[in-house]
Amino acid sequence: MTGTAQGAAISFQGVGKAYPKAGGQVTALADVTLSVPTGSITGIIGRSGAGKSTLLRMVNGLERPTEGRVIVAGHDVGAARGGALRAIRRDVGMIFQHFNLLASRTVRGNVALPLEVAGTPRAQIRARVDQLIEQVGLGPLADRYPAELSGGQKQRVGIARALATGPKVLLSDEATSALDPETTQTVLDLLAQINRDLGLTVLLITHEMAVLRDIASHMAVIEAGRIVESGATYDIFARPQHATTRRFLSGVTGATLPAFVAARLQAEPPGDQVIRVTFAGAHATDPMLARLATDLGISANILGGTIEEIGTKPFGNLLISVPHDRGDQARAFLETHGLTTEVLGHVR
Ligand SMILES: Nc1ncnc2c1ncn2[C@@H]1O[C@H](COP(=O)(O)OP(=O)(O)OP(=O)(O)O)[C@@H](O)[C@H]1O
Repeated sequence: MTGTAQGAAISFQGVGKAYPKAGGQVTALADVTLSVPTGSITGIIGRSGAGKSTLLRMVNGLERPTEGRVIVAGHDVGAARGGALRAIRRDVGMIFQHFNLLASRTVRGNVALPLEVAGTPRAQIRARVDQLIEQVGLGPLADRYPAELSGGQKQRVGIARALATGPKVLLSDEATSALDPETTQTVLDLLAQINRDLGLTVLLITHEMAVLRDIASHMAVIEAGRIVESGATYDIFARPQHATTRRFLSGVTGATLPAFVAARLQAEPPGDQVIRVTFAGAHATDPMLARLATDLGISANILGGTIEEIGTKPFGNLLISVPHDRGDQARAFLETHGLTTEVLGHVR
């Protein structure tokens, strides 16, 4: 993801947003330049208050930028009014953390709503709604009310409703945050399938790195209203550049220190330096650790490690310790050979 808009379904160009508040203003976004590639699943991760919702809501014109432009499918959303804005909104579906279903309407009635608003003829609505309900796997539940559905089923209704007008872009506002891990997985699988089958661009916001690992091809990290890192998810997992990204990653990429090591970890020497080595490719570290010993005479202790997949590509973390006076040399050697390293502390 870059600042260029070519091949982009959504392009944020120097976007800023200030909200008025008593005696001044709150800067929610500053100088955001980001392209969401057409057909991608792109995730924005950030802590509470970082500006994720504000960014997402600009894509369908629920918020307008106070600086810069947001271009969706070639249209400047911030400048659009009336019919032009309604046309853009038909191209942009949205799903929500708390589903936002109408309690008084059945599954069928909820999914039909955007089509009714768009003035679609009744006969067409019926056929389209049934097809959408099948598509999200809710066929037998079409006449149930939201109160009679599980969280995962409610989110499927939300997805069917969001797809009703045949959008080009689907926005997801923490759509799995209220769901248990197993249900989260089934909803993420459904989003990935829709992305594949319909070629729909998905832009999602989350505070969970696992969501990005599981379905996002591209991602951006937002902090205090600014994008601090963006690119292909695999590249960022393999070589995170920003401290905030590393913090998010440490929770999800396994490779936690064994308790007996963690309990003894100190910020400063003496003791062995504990290093996290991140690598792409299942066996990338094998020869490197051997060569640390043969080329530099440094023997590393292995403290823990994991290998997992992002997309279809393996990605791993290894926790090692080396004598602290050789730590810098060991890390320089590993970095020179394309691995990413991070000092976690020292242990006696
Ligand atoms: N309507 C508003 N009026 C004033 N300030 C707002 C408004 N909406 C958001 N803000 C402020 O803008 C900043 C960014 O908020 P935003 O909701 O975009 O963050 P977020 O990353 O989505 O947070 P969360 O994950 O908690 O939803 C925050 O400081 C917030 O208090």
